[in-house]
Amino acid sequence: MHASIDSSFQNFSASAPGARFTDWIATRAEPYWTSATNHAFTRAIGDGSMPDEAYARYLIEDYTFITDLASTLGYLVAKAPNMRAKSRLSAFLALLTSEENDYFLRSFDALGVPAETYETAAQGPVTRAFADLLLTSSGKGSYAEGLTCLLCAEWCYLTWGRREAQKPRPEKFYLAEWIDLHAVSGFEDFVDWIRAELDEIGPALSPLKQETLAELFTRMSMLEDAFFEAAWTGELPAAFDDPQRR
Ligand SMILES: Cc1ncc(C[n+]2csc(CCO)c2C)c(N)n1
Repeated sequence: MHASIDSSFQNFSASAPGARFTDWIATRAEPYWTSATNHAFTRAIGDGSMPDEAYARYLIEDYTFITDLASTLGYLVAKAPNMRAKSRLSAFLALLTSEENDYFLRSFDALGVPAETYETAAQGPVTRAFADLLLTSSGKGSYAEGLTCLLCAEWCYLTWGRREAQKPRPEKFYLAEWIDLHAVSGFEDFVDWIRAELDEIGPALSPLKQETLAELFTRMSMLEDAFFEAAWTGELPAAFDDPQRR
């Protein structure tokens, strides 16, 4: 049998009846999904061993990413098929542009990153590829495509956040709060809601469209991993290191 038929959702749900569509896309995204959710960067947030230099580098990139994520949510609010979905997505957008923004500003201040730096920072190549994929999928793709990208970004953070929240918090507030932000029940409910939405839409799609969603989730997982890697090492992962740009 051809590998792509073997790894179809149909085959996955035949071997595990009642299996969730979103479990299938995460399984398809291996080894990147595990690599992203277990990245050394995420463990260093939890055990307090994070160097300030790496965390500042990460927050500066993430701040540019969050801006594009807010635009992505705007597209998804527009594409959501009913008021309940619009309400969920717009509540998340409100959180992103208020409390979360405040977290970034307080952390930049504590880390000594001047406003001029984080307000004018150019996106690095990993973040650019990442933001492009989110914006294109949600702006030009279907609701399901945009939601799949959003799910990867949020579920990844819920996964490592829940794991790190099981131990005492590190001393530095910007590390402790970054864990709390991703381990609270409201955030878990939101990720559960995205999963439920896709678990309903996904199984009814054609195998070709299901495949598109699995590929999108895989590419997103790769980029989440590369994003942590770039912040952690201060160097671009090989796939992004274009010698012509040096
Ligand atoms: C590269 C990158 N990927 C995903 C997230 C996750 N995320 C983005 S906004 C938000 C809402 C509440 O914090 C969460 C969890 C991130 N920050 N950076």
